[in-house]
Amino acid sequence: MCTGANYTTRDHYFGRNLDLEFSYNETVTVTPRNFAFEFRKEGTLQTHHAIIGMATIADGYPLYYDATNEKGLSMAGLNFPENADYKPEAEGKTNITPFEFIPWVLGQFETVAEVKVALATLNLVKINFSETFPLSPLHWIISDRETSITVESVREGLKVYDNPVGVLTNNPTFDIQLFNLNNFMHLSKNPPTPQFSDELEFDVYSRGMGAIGLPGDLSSASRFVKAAFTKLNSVSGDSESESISQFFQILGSVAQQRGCVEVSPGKFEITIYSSCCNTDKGIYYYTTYENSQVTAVDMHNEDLDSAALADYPLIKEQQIHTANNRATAESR
Ligand SMILES: C[C@H](CCC(=O)NCCS(=O)(=O)O)[C@H]1CC[C@H]2[C@@H]3[C@H](O)C[C@@H]4C[C@H](O)CC[C@]4(C)[C@H]3C[C@H](O)[C@]12C
Repeated sequence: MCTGANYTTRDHYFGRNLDLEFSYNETVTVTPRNFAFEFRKEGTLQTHHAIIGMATIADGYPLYYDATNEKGLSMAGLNFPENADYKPEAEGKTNITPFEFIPWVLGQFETVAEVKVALATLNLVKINFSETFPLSPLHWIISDRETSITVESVREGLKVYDNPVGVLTNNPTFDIQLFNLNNFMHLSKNPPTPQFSDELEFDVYSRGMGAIGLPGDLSSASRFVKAAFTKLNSVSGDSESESISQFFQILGSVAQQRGCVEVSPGKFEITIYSSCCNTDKGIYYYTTYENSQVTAVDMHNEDLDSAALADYPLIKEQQIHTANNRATAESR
């Protein structure tokens, strides 16, 4: 399970939780403008927008999970098992494989509106990256500062949904996730006013009772509602520190703790990393399951005109700042 979201204060932010029981050795990867993307069916994109995000590098190719380009457009792939359906090559269409989808979008476009036009002729073609990395069943959230869409390649074809919530989780299909919010329209950040019956007296005995009924389990449908409620009611200052802290809090509201979701005997899904990219500044922040200190990689500290990938292994161990040491304690 995974959750992706965006958030706007003074700057715009985009990120996700990656929830899984193992890792593919992902690194924060910067693809500069002159790294040639050789598409399997659509020739080579020799120069393009620079991209920063989380990727597994395989045979020198950045297999992105979530990323942002230098124009502020962002995209993330999330699991979509049983529903994702990729197609044979189709004449007259733009045939892009799912593992090329993020580079193809972020390499060329600046806004969701531009992407929507290009999606009209897109065919997500069923070609594996390699034997080691066959295709994954995914769907995607694509966001700029103003708008988000969800893209799903299903049995009936390619579906593009407006995503007014700016959140994506996993199954079921996005239209059902959105419809399901109707069941929670009564939830509120404010204390409830009794409507149950005039014949009884009610006591608002605790803070937070306006949102009783907000799902707290880790299923995909529940995380969608929880993340939507948390994000859409979010209040924060607009400094970088306040914004990214609030963004990590939104993701934290749907994070997975080891032990709560067993996927096979003794194997538990956890939030391997949470990311938050400042899409205006091209700074990719992340935390990992065991490292709650925020680590940053700034794309503009790289040579963006180069042709070589730059990648930064995740710092996964807890970084503990000890506030006192023997010298300061003894000097007191
Ligand atoms: C499994 C990941 C999504 C996390 C998630 O939603 N897990 C939940 C499981 S479930 O719904 O509850 O079943 C996805 C997100 C991005 C994916 C990776 C990226 O697409 C990049 C490459 C693409 C290759 O084709 C396969 C390996 C891979 C390295 C992918 C492995 C895996 O499918 C990833 C890591």
